Amino acid sequence: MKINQQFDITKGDRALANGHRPLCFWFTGLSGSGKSTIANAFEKKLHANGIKTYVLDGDNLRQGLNSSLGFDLESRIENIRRTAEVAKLMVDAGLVVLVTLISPLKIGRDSARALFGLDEFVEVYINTPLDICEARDPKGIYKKARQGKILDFTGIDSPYDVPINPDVMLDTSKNNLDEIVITLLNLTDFKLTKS
Ligand SMILES: Nc1ncnc2c1ncn2[C@@H]1O[C@H](COP(=O)(O)OS(=O)(=O)O)[C@@H](OP(=O)(O)O)[C@H]1O
Ligand SMILES: Nc1ncnc2c1ncn2[C@@H]1O[C@H](COP(=O)(O)OP(=O)(O)O)[C@@H](O)[C@H]1O
Repeated sequence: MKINQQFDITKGDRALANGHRPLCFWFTGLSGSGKSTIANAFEKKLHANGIKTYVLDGDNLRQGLNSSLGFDLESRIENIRRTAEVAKLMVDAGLVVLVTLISPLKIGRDSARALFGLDEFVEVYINTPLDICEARDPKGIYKKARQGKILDFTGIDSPYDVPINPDVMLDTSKNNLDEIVITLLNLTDFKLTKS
């Protein structure tokens, strides 16, 4: 039997205390596409505007909560499921959460979205082309993947389902970081709406 224990302080109460509504920005894109760089710059801007934030980053989560998971598709689905559940808790706690996971599979991203209210989830597709990501190779991992030293690498020998209908699409080979942050800021009204 599943029991849903109720508590008196609600998500709405926490939003009122914070002075802004909570939501989840879900960044998806290839390794090196710019997810972490953009989330970092965006979070700084939000923080400066008094918005309570947290970043859930794939590399970081894989050092703790998700340290038992690899990069086969089943593990990636589980990685996304756990991260989405944590993001949901953080939204419930009143935060603006920025998730930066490759999240290559549509089914994983759709399952994540399904955990949130309609106005609580923004899918941000960083559609920087593979050749640009590979040329950047900030961690030297594309080189290792091409050498066969890393297997199941997204875009090389593991799939990436291109988002069909993301809420916003950004290409870091066409727009600079400042422009991208402004686009993201203008996307959402963080003000509380009367209920
Ligand atoms: N095989 C393989 N494929 C893709 N990425 C790999 C792989 N092995 C290690 N890495 C590093 O792991 C980071 C991606 O982890 P994620 O948790 O975001 O991946 S996923 O959402 O579960 O697909 C990714 O970080 P980003 O470059 O920030 O995307 C890499 O640093
Ligand atoms: N307009 C841009 N926006 C974001 N990153 C950019 C941009 N132009 C160049 N870059 C570079 O692209 C790389 C993106 O790496 P990173 O943010 O770690 O990507 P990801 O988190 O998707 O793996 C960084 O080296 C960053 O400096």
